[in-house]
Amino acid sequence: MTDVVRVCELHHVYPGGGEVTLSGQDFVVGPGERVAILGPNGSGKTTLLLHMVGLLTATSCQHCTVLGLDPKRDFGQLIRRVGVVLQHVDEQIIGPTVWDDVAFGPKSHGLPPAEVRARAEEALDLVGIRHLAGRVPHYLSGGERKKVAIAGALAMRPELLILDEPFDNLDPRSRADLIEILNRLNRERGMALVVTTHDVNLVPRIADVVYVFSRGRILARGTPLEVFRRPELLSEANLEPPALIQLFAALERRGVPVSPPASVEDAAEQIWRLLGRSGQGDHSDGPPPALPRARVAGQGG
Ligand SMILES: Nc1ncnc2c1ncn2[C@@H]1O[C@H](COP(=O)(O)OP(=O)(O)OP(=O)(O)O)[C@@H](O)[C@H]1O
Repeated sequence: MTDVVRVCELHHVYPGGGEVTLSGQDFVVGPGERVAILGPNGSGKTTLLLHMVGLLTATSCQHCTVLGLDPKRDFGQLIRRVGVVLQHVDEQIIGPTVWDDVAFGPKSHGLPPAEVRARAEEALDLVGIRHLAGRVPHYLSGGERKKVAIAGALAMRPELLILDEPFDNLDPRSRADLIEILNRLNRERGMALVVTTHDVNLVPRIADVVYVFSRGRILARGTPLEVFRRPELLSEANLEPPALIQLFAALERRGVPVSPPASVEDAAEQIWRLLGRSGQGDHSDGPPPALPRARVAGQGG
C-alpha cells in the first residue's frame, strides 16, 4: 500500500535566517498509522508539518508526498483530504462565529447546505463544543479556540489529520477526551494521525510510531516503548522518558522482575502479579497490600 506521507532529506532556509535540515532517515507515515513527533524546541517539527500541507516551499527536498500528491503542486486536492491544526490556532480561525468557522471547509468545497450542516454538527459534537456554535471565536478561551480549530479540521472528514501541539492549553479532561476522539476516528475511519508534542506521557496513548528529531537529524523511529527504552537517545533530544518508564527501569535495575509498561493498566497488572495476585481485573478481594519495603527500596532486589 502507498505511504500516506513520505518526506526525504528536507532542507528549509527561512528568509528571516532560521534553518531546518531533516536527514538521517525518511519520515514515513503508513496507512492508518498514528505517528508522534518528539523533539526539542526549534528541531523542525512545525517546519516539517508546514511542508506536508504545502504551506512552505523547501530550499531543497529529495522527496515529499502526502497521499501520493505533491503538497505544493496539488495543494487544492490535498486540502480536501488532509486536516491540519496549527500550533497557533488563531492563524487558522477565520469565521465570525464558531459555527461559520467549523462550516467553512465543507462550504468552501461546495458541499450541499444539508451536508455542510451535518458535517459541522458532527464535528462540533465530536469535540463537545456544540454549545459554543454561536460564539465569537476571538472571545473564547485558548483551549476553546483550540477545540474550534480541531472541529474545523474534522468537519472535512480528513484521511490524514496533522496536529501541531494539540494538547497545549487543554485541561486534563479535555486532553483525555481529545485522545479518545482521535483514537476512535483512527480506529473507525482509518484516519492517519501525525501529532507533535512535548508531553512524552501522552505518546503511548496516541501513537503507534514515534519519531525523535534533534539538531537537523531524524534520530530514531520506533514504537513508543522502543524509543523510551533508549534514554541516551532521548537525552540527545533533550527529552526524558515518561515517569512510569523511569520507575520501572529503576525497579529492573534493582532486580525486580518487571518490564517497561506499555500503559498505566499494564504497570498496575505487573505490580499486581508481583504481589502474588493473578488474573487481570481479579481485584475483588480488596485493595492490594503495600509492596514489600525491601523491594521498593532496592534492598532485597
Ligand atoms: N518564520 C520563520 N522565520 C525564521 N525562522 C523560523 C521561522 N519559523 C521557524 N524558524 C526557525 O526554524 C527552526 C525550526 O523551527 P520549528 O518551529 O520548525 O521548530 P519546532 O521543532 O516546531 O519547535 P517548537 O517545539 O518550539 O515548536 C527554529 O530555529 C526556528 O527559529
